[in-house]
This record gives sequence, C-alpha cells and structure tokens, in this order.
Amino acid sequence: MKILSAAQTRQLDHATLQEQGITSVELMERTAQAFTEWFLGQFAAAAAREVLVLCGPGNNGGDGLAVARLLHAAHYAVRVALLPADKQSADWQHNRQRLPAAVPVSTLGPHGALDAPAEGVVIDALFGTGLSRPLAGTAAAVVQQLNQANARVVAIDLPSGLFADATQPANSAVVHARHTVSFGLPKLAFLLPQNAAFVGEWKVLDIGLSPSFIAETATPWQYTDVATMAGALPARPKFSHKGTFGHALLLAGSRGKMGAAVLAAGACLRGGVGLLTAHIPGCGYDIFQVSQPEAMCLTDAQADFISELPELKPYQAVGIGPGLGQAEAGVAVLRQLLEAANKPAEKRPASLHLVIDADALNLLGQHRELLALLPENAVLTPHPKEFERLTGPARDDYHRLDLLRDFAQRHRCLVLLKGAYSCLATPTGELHFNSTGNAGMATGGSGDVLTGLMLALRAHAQLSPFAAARLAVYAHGRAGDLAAAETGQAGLVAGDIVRFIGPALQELARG
Ligand SMILES: NC(=O)C1=CN([C@@H]2O[C@H](COP(=O)(O)OP(=O)(O)OC[C@H]3O[C@@H](n4cnc5c(N)ncnc54)[C@H](O)[C@@H]3O)[C@@H](O)[C@H]2O)[C@@H](O)CC1
Ligand SMILES: Nc1ncnc2c1ncn2[C@@H]1O[C@H](COP(=O)(O)OP(=O)(O)O)[C@@H](O)[C@H]1O
Ligand SMILES: [K+]
Repeated sequence: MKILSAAQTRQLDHATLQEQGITSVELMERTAQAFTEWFLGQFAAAAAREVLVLCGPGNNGGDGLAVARLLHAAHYAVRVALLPADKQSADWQHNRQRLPAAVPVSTLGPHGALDAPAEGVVIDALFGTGLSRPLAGTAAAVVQQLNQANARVVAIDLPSGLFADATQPANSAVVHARHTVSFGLPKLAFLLPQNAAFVGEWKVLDIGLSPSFIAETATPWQYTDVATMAGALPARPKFSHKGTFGHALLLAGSRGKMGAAVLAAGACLRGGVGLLTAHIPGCGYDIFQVSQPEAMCLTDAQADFISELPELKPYQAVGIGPGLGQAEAGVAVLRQLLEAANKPAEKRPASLHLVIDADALNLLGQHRELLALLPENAVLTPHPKEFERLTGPARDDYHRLDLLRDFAQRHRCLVLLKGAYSCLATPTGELHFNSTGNAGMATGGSGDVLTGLMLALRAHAQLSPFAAARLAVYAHGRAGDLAAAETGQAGLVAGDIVRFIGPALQELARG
C-alpha cells in the first residue's frame, strides 16, 4: 500500500471527484458516513453517547459537521463547537446548513472553557491535511485546553496541529488523540515514534479513492500490509530436496551470548532453509548441538569468540552478528567476509547474500572504512542505536528516514531500521514500513530471531534480495503477533517468536 504526501493526498481527492463524476460534497458525505460507521462500532455504550465535535474552517471541519448530523440521527447527544475564522470552505458551509437546529452550536474562544464531556467523546475536526503552518492563537489555545482536559479524543483524518509528512516546530500545539481515523491510505506521520502521543491508535477507512491515481503516483513510502504480502512465499515443489532451499552459514555467539546463536539458528531452520551450518566459538559447542540438532556446527579455534572465517564455498547466504561480541578479532572476520563476498563470481559461490546484524553492525560503526566493502544487496538490520553508530545522530524521526534512505542508496544495500514499524530501505530509495509485530517483541533476542529468518529467506533461490527481506520482516512480526495471542505481550519471549514462524509463513504461502 502506498503512502502519499499531504500535497498528493489533496490531488488524490480531486482525481477521485473527476474520475467518479461526483461532487466534493458527495465525497465528504462518503467520508463522514465511513467515519460514523466506525464510531458507532467503537462507542456504542450509553456512557460514550455524549459527543462534542470541534470544527475548524476547512474541509476537516466540514467532515466534522457532517459527522455531527449523522451521529445526531443515530441518537447520540451531539454538540458542535466552531473555531472562529474569516472564511469557511464551500463544503463546510453546505454541511453547516444541513446541521439540524436541534444540535447545539457554540463558538470557541481563546479563554472559554471547553466543557468536554467527562464520559463521552470529543471529535477533533479542527484541521486535517490542509494545515499549512503550526497552530497559533485561538486554535492553539483550544488544543491546549483539550489536552489538559484529558478527554477521550477521536481525530478525523489527522490530530489537529500535526503535519502529515513533516516535523512541526518543537512545542507546537498538537491534539493528543486516543484514536485517529483516516481515509484511503495511511499517513507517514502515523508511523513515527515521535508522533505516538498525538496519533494514538490509528485506523484507515476505505472511501473508494481513485485506484488509478494511486497506482500512477510515485512515492518513496510504502506500507507492507496483509494484501501486499498475500502469496509472497513460493510453494515448495513436490520434488524439492534440501539443496533446493539453500545452505546458510551463521556466524554468531560468544561466551555468555550463545543464546543469540541458538535463537537465530532456530529461526533460520523454521524459516525453511535447506541446510544450516553455524560457526561458533568453542565454548558453545555443547549448548548449540543440544539445542539445535538439525543444524551443523563448526567450532572456532578460540573458545570465547569467533576469530576465523570458514571456507565459504558451500553457502548461498551468510548471516553474521547475533551475540558476536565486539572482540577485535571479529573485525578481521568481518573484513574477510566482505572481501570474499566482493570477489569475482568465478572465485566464490554464484551469489553470496549477506545479513549483517547486532555486533557486526557495531564493528562496522567503529570501522566505517569497511562500509565501502559492503556487497550489493547486503541486508543490514540495525535498531535505532546501531543505526546511529553507522551514520551519526538524527535530529528527529524524519531526519532519521533521510539518513536511512541516503545510506541504502549510497551503499547499494538493504537497510532495515527496526522498531514498531520497521522500515526497510532499498538501494533504489524506497522505504517500506512493516505493519506486523507488537510491543511484546520489545524483549531481548527478538532481533536475533529476525536475523535467522532473514538468513533463511536470503538463501532461498526463488526470492529476490528485496522480496526475501520484506517477507522476513513481515513474517517475523506476524509470528510475534501469533505468539502474543498465546502468551500475552508481557509473557512473550524471543523463543516464542521462533515457535510461530512456521504458522506465520504458512499464512503467506502461495496457493
Ligand atoms: N472533498 C475533499 O477534498 C475531501 C476532504 N476531506 C477532509 O478535508 C480535509 C482537508 O481539508 P482542507 O484542505 O480544507 O484543510 P483543513 O480543513 O485541514 O484546513 C484548511 C483550512 O485551515 C486554514 N489553516 C491551515 N493552517 C492553519 C493554521 N495553522 N491556523 C489557522 N488556520 C489554518 C487554511 O487556510 C484553510 O482555511 C482532510 O483532512 C479531510 O478531513 C475528506 O472529507 C475527504 C474528501
Ligand atoms: N513495540 C514493538 N512493536 C513491534 N515490533 C517490535 C517492537 N519492539 C521491538 N520490535 C521488534 O523486535 C525486534 C527487536 O530487535 P532488536 O532491538 O535487535 O532486539 P535484540 O537485540 O534484543 O534481539 C525488531 O525486529 C523490532 O522490530
Ligand atoms: K483533525
């Protein structure tokens, strides 16, 4: 699913009107009906039937007026409060006239008490995508009162004061919504941690916006949802054998961190790899062989950390990093691996796919000269702190996305910035935000599981580097969601994610 800018969203509305031969008032009615239907499902309880709708002067306020009429018709106790303005949009005026006289209407002022319903709901229809500058004056004062009232707020389209695709200046007034209900496509602002307190739970409703305009419009931002991923995993051919699904090598573990190697190996095996060999420090031999009997195991000459790179010929994909530690010997191993992956095709396996995570990323951050050796389409999976070690600090979440995009393009690799909406940057400058996963996965070892699954899918001959990476991220989050349904979020541990990789992949199998 694409994510469009605020300007493109406006164009999408216009294209929809032209394509479908409808008026903007009709589209607004469709929007208000979709919102109201959602609202009725969400707030059916008697206590929540007292509703205050705050309306701005543009089409967001127009949506609010139409919603007020529809909720009144559904027997909610609705009041409307209008933000004073020199001029209102034509569709606003149309819906103002259609508002039944039985709905009380007041005008908001900078000092007046907001009188938010204690048990009911406040609908924020002050500003949406038309916001052109930070809120000031009465609008800012109203938003501050609303936030102080700690009311249950539902924002239409966007929390008022929030820009859809850019950072607003520090300390700007922005509504803190409990829910944000938007239309057509998600907005970039919803996916960034810095906006979590404004957006709350968000939902996008389908209002039949022009599919052809969406298809033709170029954007770097994509949202990987269930529809995007349907059938993403190729079926296993009847006559396949273990050689069909690749032989992966995992370089992981150090004394005290063998669990990372075990988790990554378990995820790789559950990810459907044909063969897995792990190269681990000597101290981990018994631990590893006992816990992962399906994997083969090579031990390093060093007992506590990895100091050697095994012969790479047998492998299609190599994963390095989980629990590796930051011993200096790891730098030489990493350098040799990067050099081997870059050697001409005849001197190494046809395509050596790399997955670089955790301490291998930290070593890259300490030795940035190694970045020049990254082979094309290597996958790097940093969390924000590891990413900062590679690129330096970001000013805010939007700047971090700029750094991410720039890094992936410059080094021609795939970079996954992990988080609640993990973002996969491609060498061509696309940013794909993942939709699966939950806060239960904020627990040690979840990233190691992702590395193992990513390794399995990169070893899969039928998946392109990008397809493998996107599938791994989506399936990892889905496995986390299935696991949390069984364990609850607090009780989830990384090993539970491994257990649910199979069911998650099964959902994505090509029919
Ligand atoms: N017919 C359509 O085009 C549709 C529009 N929709 C709604 O329309 C909204 C966009 O409507 P508009 O483009 O009218 O924009 P808004 O309603 O978000 O606000 C625009 C108005 O606010 C003023 N304004 C902008 N920033 C301000 C600030 N900081 N302080 C004070 N005034 C400010 C502008 O001058 C303009 O009058 C969407 O968010 C959505 O809710 C939906 O109904 C879908 C269909
Ligand atoms: N709040 C969250 N919502 C969704 N996914 C999350 C959340 N927190 C963490 N995750 C996922 O869990 C994984 C954590 O990785 P990482 O930070 O490397 O952990 P570790 O180093 O402990 O293995 C990432 O894939 C991340 O996307
Ligand atoms: K709003």
